[in-house]
Amino acid sequence: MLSGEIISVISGKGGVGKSTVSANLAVSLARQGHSVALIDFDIYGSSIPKMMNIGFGPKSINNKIVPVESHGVTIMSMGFIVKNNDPVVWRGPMLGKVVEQFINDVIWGKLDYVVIDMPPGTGDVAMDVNRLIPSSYQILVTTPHPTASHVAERAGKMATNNNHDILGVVENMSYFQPPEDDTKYYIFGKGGSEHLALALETEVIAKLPIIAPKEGDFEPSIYRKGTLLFDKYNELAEKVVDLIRNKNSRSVQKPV
Ligand SMILES: Nc1ncnc2c1ncn2[C@@H]1O[C@H](COP(=O)(O)OP(=O)(O)OP(=O)(O)O)[C@@H](O)[C@H]1O
Repeated sequence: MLSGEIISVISGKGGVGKSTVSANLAVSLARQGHSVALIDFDIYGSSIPKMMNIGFGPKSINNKIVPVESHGVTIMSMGFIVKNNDPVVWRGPMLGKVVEQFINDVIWGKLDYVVIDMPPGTGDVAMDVNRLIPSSYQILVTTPHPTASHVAERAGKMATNNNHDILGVVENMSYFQPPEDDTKYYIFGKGGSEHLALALETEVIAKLPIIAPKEGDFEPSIYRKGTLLFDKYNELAEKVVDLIRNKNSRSVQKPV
């Protein structure tokens, strides 16, 4: 059974960096001493095993699943079920069974945080997974491009309709800054995440730059100490912990 605070990472569309944010947030939380699980429900483009450098699936003991561990995080991924990148047509009951199995049949141990990489968008699968996870804190990932943030607004609204509480917006691929100069280049435009945060009555909790992959920066996708994104994810993890703590203390104080 899952314990701890559930943080689901959602996006309006694919390719904005949702899985990268999920993986790096989970690793940063673990580096800060928390016990963390990462669950990858992105059935369309499960990339967590590759990002976390996992070459094997989970084992089972007495009909229970032992999750895989990497970078100090315990992991279950749709990629462990869908082998060789095969296309799969997921139907509600089948998906429900897998979600239930990941939640109930895995030996998770005691957890502080569970980061969930959700399927992108507002289609049937995203809706089903949202429904199957009773409640969570949600982080919305977008690029600054107005189209991406407009589509993300729909995903955010779907989340709040389903008893999920939005923690904030992460603007990924915010700008590019060449190492040798201080100028920031806003390649995908500006203002998309602020617009989105306003529409969803939340805040922008991180702006992450575009970093061209170069040898040594990625492991293959987890940012190493000494890189700008390592620091940015560290700050994001601290902010997430604070926001959840504040929200929890406010809900305890709520009059009945
Ligand atoms: N800040 C960044 N700078 C440079 N490249 C990035 C950044 N964030 C993500 N990427 C790259 O962009 C690509 C898409 O990222 P990712 O797979 O995390 O997106 P996604 O939203 O989860 O997509 P999907 O839902 O389709 O799986 C990957 O190749 C990833 O390495």
